[in-house]
Amino acid sequence: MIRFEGVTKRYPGADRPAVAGLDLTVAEGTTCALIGPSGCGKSTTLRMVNRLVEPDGGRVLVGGRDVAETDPTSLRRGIGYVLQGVGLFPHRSVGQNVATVPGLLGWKRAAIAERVDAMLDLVGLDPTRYRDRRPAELSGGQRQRVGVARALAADPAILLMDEPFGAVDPVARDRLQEEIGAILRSLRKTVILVTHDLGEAMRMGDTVALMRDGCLAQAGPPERLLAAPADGFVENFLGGTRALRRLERLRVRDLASPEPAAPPLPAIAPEASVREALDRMLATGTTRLAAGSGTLTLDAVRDAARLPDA
Ligand SMILES: Nc1ncnc2c1ncn2[C@@H]1O[C@H](COP(=O)(O)OP(=O)(O)OP(=O)(O)O)[C@@H](O)[C@H]1O
Repeated sequence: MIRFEGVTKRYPGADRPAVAGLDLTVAEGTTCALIGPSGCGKSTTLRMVNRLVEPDGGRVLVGGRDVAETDPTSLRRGIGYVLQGVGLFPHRSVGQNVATVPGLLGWKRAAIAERVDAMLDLVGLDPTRYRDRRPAELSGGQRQRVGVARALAADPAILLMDEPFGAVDPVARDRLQEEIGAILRSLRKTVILVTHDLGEAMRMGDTVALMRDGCLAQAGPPERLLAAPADGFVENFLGGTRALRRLERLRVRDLASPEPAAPPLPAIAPEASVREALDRMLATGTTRLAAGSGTLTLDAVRDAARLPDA
């Protein structure tokens, strides 16, 4: 668990704090996406967890322990860190990059080699093909995968990700978000993710923490922000796509009625998102889809999209 208790940070010479009295808890095994306008204090918040930035007030607790009382070097070895553009060592091979922290921790060579291959496999890179390449010989998305493999290599309980997919093209980014999100969930990592991308925050965050001027505007599960924005700022930030974003998070099986559809209807997988179902309805000009053994109707989609205040 990561906990911020009344955390404040003012950089020298700044006229206002970068982070002001922040209270936020990231539960064990969950991902919290920090989002908000440029300069609202997201990176500063993240960097106080591994003591790259020291707070002026309040406490940051990792696993119940104040990080101020933990030696920064050992603290950082226990926390994975993924940055935009990754910061891989350019003159070292992919394998050597992934081996960095296990090497610093003094693991045996055979254990490191085994771990490197397992991590590359985990992030979808065939070790025999990629282990000996240099970072320059990879695509941006592949480099980002190596960055995640390196951050996970020593099996840290906590992962900090600062704009991890910012430098990746949009198509590769969508896949990375899905795949890396699934990996982090399956490994039950406790993650703080800083992002500018609202879709990424909604897709990867179990909770989304929206910041404004160093304070928390609203934090909660994505559905809650979408359904009940705390104020006009949150509503504006989420923009005009709230209804579609809600549909993206709903599964067809949750809305389909149990009555079977007549056979000639186009089909949609029950696990698909309702947003995909809506796309299918628009593309095929139908108001009903066969969803497993049931039926999904446009009326049900419309009801689900309707916001409580609409
Ligand atoms: N090392 C520093 N020295 C002085 N001021 C800083 C420093 N780092 C950040 N700031 C200032 O603190 C405020 C918060 O910065 P921070 O990088 O935490 O915001 P952010 O939300 O991550 O921004 P962005 O989305 O643009 O990356 C900004 O006003 C920034 O200019």
